[in-house]
Amino acid sequence: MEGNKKGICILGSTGSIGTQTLDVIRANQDKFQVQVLVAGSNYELLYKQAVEFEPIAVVINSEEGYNKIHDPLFDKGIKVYQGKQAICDVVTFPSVDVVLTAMVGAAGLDPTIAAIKSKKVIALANKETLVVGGHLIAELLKQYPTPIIPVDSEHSAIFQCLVGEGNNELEKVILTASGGPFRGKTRDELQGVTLKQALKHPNWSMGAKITIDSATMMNKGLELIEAKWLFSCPSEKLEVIVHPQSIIHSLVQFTDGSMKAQMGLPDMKLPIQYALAYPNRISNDFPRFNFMDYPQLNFEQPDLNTFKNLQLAYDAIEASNGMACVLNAANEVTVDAFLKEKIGFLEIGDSNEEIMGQFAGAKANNFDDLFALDQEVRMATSQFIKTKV
Ligand SMILES: NC(=O)C1=CN([C@@H]2O[C@H](COP(=O)(O)OP(=O)(O)OC[C@H]3O[C@@H](n4cnc5c(N)ncnc54)[C@H](OP(=O)(O)O)[C@@H]3O)[C@@H](O)[C@H]2O)C=CC1
Ligand SMILES: CC(=O)[C@@H](O)[C@H](O)COP(=O)(O)O
Ligand SMILES: [Mn+2]
Repeated sequence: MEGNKKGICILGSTGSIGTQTLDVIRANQDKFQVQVLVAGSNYELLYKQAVEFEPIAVVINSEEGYNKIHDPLFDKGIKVYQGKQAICDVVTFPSVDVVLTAMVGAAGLDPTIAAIKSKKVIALANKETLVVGGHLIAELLKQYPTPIIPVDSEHSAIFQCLVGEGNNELEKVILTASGGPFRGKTRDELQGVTLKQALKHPNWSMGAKITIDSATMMNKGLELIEAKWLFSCPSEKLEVIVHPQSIIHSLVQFTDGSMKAQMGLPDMKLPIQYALAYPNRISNDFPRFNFMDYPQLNFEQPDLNTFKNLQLAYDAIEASNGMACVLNAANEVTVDAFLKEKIGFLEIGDSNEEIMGQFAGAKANNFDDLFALDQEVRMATSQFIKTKV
């Protein structure tokens, strides 16, 4: 947008990342101006956000939400739209400079494609976008070059470690994992774990889907695939190390053996602010890390047998170009079923494995194939789950 302020569109403004993004913007109103807010169904919060931040438009996915907020916001001069196509349209508004993608799941892919085609800077929180369509997004970016600034804490850490390194070759990219609430547990011990236990992440307060992904370590699997595409990093250079304190957010190692890490307290506002302000840094009053509060930082190997989703992600990276889409779609359905208490915790990974087997060799050479594959896998996974309950 004109002037010194960056115009921001937030996809998923009512969620964990979305609300923290608005916290960052609230504290930096001389630098950022909200142009567009997009939400799924939480119309009450979206309404409040719109009244406070005065965007030019909001989009809500649900029809009920649209009917509730259209007239009162229209009266305040704020346009209100509904539905998937509207989300893809608003990201292209000329006054939008940065699109922060914080919708959950593969639903974030389509608007991100529209934003890339419109050459917007992408502040990427929605990791599923690159998991599902990384190979096609990489091609799209050749045609429509635009910066993708990671928001995911590990990828923000890696990105920050790479600033100033030019073409210096990487030997390894090391993603840290908290290990989640069930770190160190055996498969037997995981048999009867509850939804409440799985939703209790040791270090981060996040949306329900990613919190379950952290508990199954699918989150780290998705992040491996995300890292592959963000940093053009082959799978043999990608490693995961369990670091229960989530203080070191990730590391890189160069071919001279030197390692760089980015560290700090677990607080998503920092990577969000970094992505919005990039290439600048903004001073803030976020709580600071104190070494004396953490006299020990620990590291462990991940247990790929118990947390099989992480192994499945490694497998998907090596398989055909549709397999990451298969894994993601299956996982979205199984996690949703677990959140609705229709299946047990271990059935998430077991079902994902079964579905990957059913779709062995799946390919997606263009976006139409990809969306069709995504739908097909969702149906197959729902069917499979029905046979189990
Ligand atoms: N939370 C975190 O700390 C981190 C999150 N991420 C990633 O960021 C993304 C968002 O995570 P998080 O904020 O935790 O998730 P939440 O569940 O808290 O929020 C999801 C947001 O997406 C919106 N939404 C969902 N479906 C649709 C749809 N079809 N159309 C429009 N909006 C939709 C929701 O709207 P509504 O609530 O109104 O229905 C909500 O605003 C995920 O991809 C996650 O993996 C990455 C790193 C850290
Ligand atoms: C905050 C963030 O980036 C999450 O993706 C976090 O990393 C989840 O923690 P796990 O390491 O437990 O997956
Ligand atoms: Mn992360």
